[in-house]
Amino acid sequence: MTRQWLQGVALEARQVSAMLGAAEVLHGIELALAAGQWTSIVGPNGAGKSTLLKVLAGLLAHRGEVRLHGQPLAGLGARARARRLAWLGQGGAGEGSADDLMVYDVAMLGRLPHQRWLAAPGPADRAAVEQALRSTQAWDWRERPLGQLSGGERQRVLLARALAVEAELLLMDEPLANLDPPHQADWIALARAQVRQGRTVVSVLHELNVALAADAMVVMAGGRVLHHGRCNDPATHEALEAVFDKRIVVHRVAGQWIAIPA
Ligand SMILES: Nc1ncnc2c1ncn2[C@@H]1O[C@H](COP(=O)(O)OP(=O)(O)OP(=O)(O)O)[C@@H](O)[C@H]1O
Repeated sequence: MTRQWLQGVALEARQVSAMLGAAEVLHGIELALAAGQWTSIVGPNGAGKSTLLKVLAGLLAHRGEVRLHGQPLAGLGARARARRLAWLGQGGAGEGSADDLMVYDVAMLGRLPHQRWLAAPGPADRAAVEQALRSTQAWDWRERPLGQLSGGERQRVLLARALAVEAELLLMDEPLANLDPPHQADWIALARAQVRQGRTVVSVLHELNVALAADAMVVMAGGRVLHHGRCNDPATHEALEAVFDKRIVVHRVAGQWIAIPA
């Protein structure tokens, strides 16, 4: 499903299906995500967005194939994959065991794929962690335990951990969870900055106005991709309105596409 506007493909799903428990929740997904762009994945609750993102990150068993720049993802070693694909999970789920760790050390976990076994972090690791923590305004908490932070503060630390990987691809599941409006705006600027540096950003988002600020949008429902197009394409707006039962309408306001209640 390579499209004309795709300059290069970073991640590709070929006939991907996935089971959760006894249920098939992704059905024959065919998708090619543009390299060096920001793609948002949207759709109603239960559409399969998080499941698709996990499959694309190589975190969930599936049928079919995922390719990273044309190479089968399954053929990459775990470390190589972790260096190339940074992951920010939903609401920091599964991060409970990190609660006692200092914020600085949590962000340093993002450098593990770059470090030799049991080796101390080097100057490049420390520089990447400082830059990442500063970019999410989390540097001032570096000596605080993660467990003592608010939901939004914690999210910014986990975002810094993902940025510290300095991976070519950033996959983020609801990265705006718990972020206040200024930090949501900062997140958009961050995503854009990553793209300017040549990286690829893929984010599952419920905030449609933020999702519409991306370069491209994947609209999902019922475990299938219903539409994949540019965020400024009227066909994308139609698909978005349709998947939410025409309860929203997309308008151009002050130079931006926004979704408002119909
Ligand atoms: N363990 C499980 N067993 C069976 N079905 C599951 C299991 N976990 C999730 N599901 C189902 O899989 C489907 C896809 O879930 P997924 O979390 O990918 O959706 P989503 O689009 O990310 O939803 P949301 O917007 O609510 O986060 C849902 O219908 C969900 O009920």
